[in-house]
Amino acid sequence: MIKDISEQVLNEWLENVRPYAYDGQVADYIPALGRQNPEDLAVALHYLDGDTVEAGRTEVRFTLQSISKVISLALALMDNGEEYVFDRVGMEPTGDPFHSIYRLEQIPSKPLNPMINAGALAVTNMIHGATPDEKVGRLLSFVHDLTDDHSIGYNEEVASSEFETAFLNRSLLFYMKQHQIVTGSVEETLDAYTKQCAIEVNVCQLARIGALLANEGRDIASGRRIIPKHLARICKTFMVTCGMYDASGSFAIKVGIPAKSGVSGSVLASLNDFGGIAVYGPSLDEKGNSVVGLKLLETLSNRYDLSIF
Ligand SMILES: NC(=O)CC[C@H](N)C(=O)O
Repeated sequence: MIKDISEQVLNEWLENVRPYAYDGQVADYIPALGRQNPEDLAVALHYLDGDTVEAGRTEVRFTLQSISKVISLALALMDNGEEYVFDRVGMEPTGDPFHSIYRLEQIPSKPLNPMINAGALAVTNMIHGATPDEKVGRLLSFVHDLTDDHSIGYNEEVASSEFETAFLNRSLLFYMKQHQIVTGSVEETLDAYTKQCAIEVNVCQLARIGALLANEGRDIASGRRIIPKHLARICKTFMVTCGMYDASGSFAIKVGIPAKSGVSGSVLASLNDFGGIAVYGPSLDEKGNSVVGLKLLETLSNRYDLSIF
């Protein structure tokens, strides 16, 4: 296992990529996200033996946004089984933006994968729970298990800011309701989804989730199984093929680490035989990926030959 990345080296790399923080733009289509500070940069590593290394503003909390799609997928698979989930959501990557509605017009009208918004909304719809709050409560206790941290909650301001402005996501849900991919109330599913996306963590908690996925679904400290091994593998495979939206191909070539990004500017990466890596840098490129996150992961991967390919 590669373990010679010191805090000093990590700090240097973070400073080296800092200028990129001004290359992109903070997401503002969710108004509350527009208030993030592009200078808040942080990175954390969580090795398989439990050791951690961190640099930057690691105390800053951010919302998971699309990273939550990996977590909701794992829970929906545990709730319903693979057959049920993949009857309704596909397994193929798409070259379209994450919020695209275009493919839903094709027959069969089924979202191509669980990492685009349409697929993720369908996945949230499948999570067991009679009400949105019950679904979100179950998701939160799952996140508590994944991080061994019961203080984690969701940011109400970000959740309601997205709920009030999520017209595209509402449209995706109405399309899927017409085609019986989702059931029940569109507003209730959107309520659960926006709260799921607003779950708030810091890079250290996120890196621990990456390490758990690398550890085949077992908590690093206790060895407790939280996600069945074959489901952890499915999650990591989707991270490779679809995790960075329509930049997943170039990311696989340049970095080659299973990773999932979110429009808050965070990236969760998980590498078997290494552990978890989390980066936060709110400035995004045109595809919605953290500019600093991409640069830092590229540096790490090249310097330590981390690509899985
Ligand atoms: N790419 C993302 O992080 C998107 C998540 C966001 N909550 C949305 O649905 O638009």
